[in-house]
Amino acid sequence: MLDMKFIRENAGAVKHAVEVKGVPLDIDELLRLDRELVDLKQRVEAMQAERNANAKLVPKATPEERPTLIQKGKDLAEEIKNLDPALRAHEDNLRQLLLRVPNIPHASVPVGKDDSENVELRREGRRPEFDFTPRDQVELLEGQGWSDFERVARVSGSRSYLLKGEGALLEMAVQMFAMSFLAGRGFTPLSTTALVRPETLVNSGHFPGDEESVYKLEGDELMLAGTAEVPVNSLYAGEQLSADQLPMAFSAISGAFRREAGSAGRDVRGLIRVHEFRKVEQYVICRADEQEGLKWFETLLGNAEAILQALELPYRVVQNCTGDMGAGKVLMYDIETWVPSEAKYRETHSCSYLGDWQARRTGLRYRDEHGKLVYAHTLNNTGIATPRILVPLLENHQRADGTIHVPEALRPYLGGKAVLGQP
Ligand SMILES: Nc1ncnc2c1ncn2[C@@H]1O[C@H](COS(=O)(=O)NC(=O)[C@@H](N)CO)[C@@H](O)[C@H]1O
Repeated sequence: MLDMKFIRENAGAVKHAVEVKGVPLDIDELLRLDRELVDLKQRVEAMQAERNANAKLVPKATPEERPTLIQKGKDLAEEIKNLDPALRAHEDNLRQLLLRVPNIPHASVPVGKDDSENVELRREGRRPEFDFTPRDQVELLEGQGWSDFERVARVSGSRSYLLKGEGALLEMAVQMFAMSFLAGRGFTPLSTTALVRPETLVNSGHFPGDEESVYKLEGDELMLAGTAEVPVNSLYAGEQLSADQLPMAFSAISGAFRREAGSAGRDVRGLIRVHEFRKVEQYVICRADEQEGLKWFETLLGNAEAILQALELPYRVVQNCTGDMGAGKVLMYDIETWVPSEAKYRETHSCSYLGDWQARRTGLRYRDEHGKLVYAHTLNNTGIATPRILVPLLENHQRADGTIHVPEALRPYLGGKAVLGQP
C-alpha cells in the first residue's frame, strides 16, 4: 500500500506502475474519492468547531438566549452523528482501493507483460552431460521405491506426494542444511505455522487478489498460508519497533499450502507443483532506506545461490519484468534451476524487495534517528522449497544405475553417505 499523500503528489508515477504491472485500477477514481473524503472530513471539523464555539456561549448567555443555544448544540451534534456512517463508508471504499495500488517498480525493472519477458541475468554451474539415458524425477523416485504417487493420490487426490525411505530423509536433509546454512549467516531460525488469520494475507499483500490460491477452513476464522512470508510478516503487525531492533532477519520453515487453481494441467506429474509443500523462507525487516534494502536484496539472493552451489546444482538468475512481479514488489529476481528431463530451467526461488508497501499494510513502524515514526522496508526470498528442489537434485545427480550422488553439503544430514539408493 502506498501513502495517500505520495499518490497525490506522484499520480503520474503511480499511473505508470498501474499500467506496466497490468493492475486493473483507476487512479483518477481513487483521487476523486480521496478529495471527497477530505471535503467531508473538513465539513465535519467545521461543524465540530461551530458546536464547540456554540457551547462556549451557553454559560455567558442570558436565560432567554440559553434554550436556543442549547438546541443549536443538539442539532449540530445530531448532524455530525448522522454524517458518521457516510464517513465510515467513504474511508472503507478508499482503503479497499488503496490496498490495490501497486508499488513503483525500480528503474532497472524491464517493462513486460508476463514471464516470457523476464530477462536472464546470468547462468551458474555446469549442466550435466549423461553418457547414459537419464531418468526423470518420477522414474528415479519409483525406481528406488522412494515414492508411491498412485497410493497417496487415493488418500489425498491430485498434486499430493509421499516420500519413503531415503527419499524422505533426503527431503529433510535438504531442509536441515538450508536452516543450518542460514543460521550460520545470522538468520534467526523459526519453525512456524501455516494457519493464519485472514488479515495476515491482506498485510502480506496476497489479498486482495490471490484469494483463489488459498485454502479456507470452513467455520474457522483461519486460512492456510502458501508461504511462511505470511505469518512472519505479521509477527510484529501494528507494533512500533525501535531502530536498534532492525534489521531483523529470519529463516522460517513451515508447511505451505496452495490450491494451484490456475495451474490445471501443468506439472501434474511428480514433485514440481503440489498442494502442500515445505519451504525455508528468508524474511527481512530493515530500515526505510533503499540502499539498505537493495543490499539486503543482494544478501538474500546470494544466500539462495550459495545453497544451490552447495547442492552442486546448475541454475540461472532472471529479473522479473513488470508484468510478472506482482503489485507489491519494487524489485524481483527468480532463480531457476536446471531440470534435465525438461531440458529447461524451472523456478525454484523468488527474491523480492517491497520497500514500505508491505510494512504499511501490516503497520510495521519504527522511530528513525530523527525520532520520526516511519514504515520499515521488507524483503523475502526462498531459502529452499521441498519437494520441488528434489527434482533437479535427483535428476542432475543421478548415476547410470539410478543411484544418486550426494553433494558434500548434505552428507552430514544423511549419515555421511556419498550415494543414496540401490543400483
Ligand atoms: N505448488 C507448489 N509446489 C511445490 N513448490 C512450490 C509450489 N509453489 C511454489 N513452490 C516453491 O516455492 C517457491 C517460492 O514460491 S513463490 O510463490 O515464488 N515465492 C514466495 O512464496 C516468496 N515468499 C519467496 O519464497 C517457488 O520458487 C517454488 O520453489
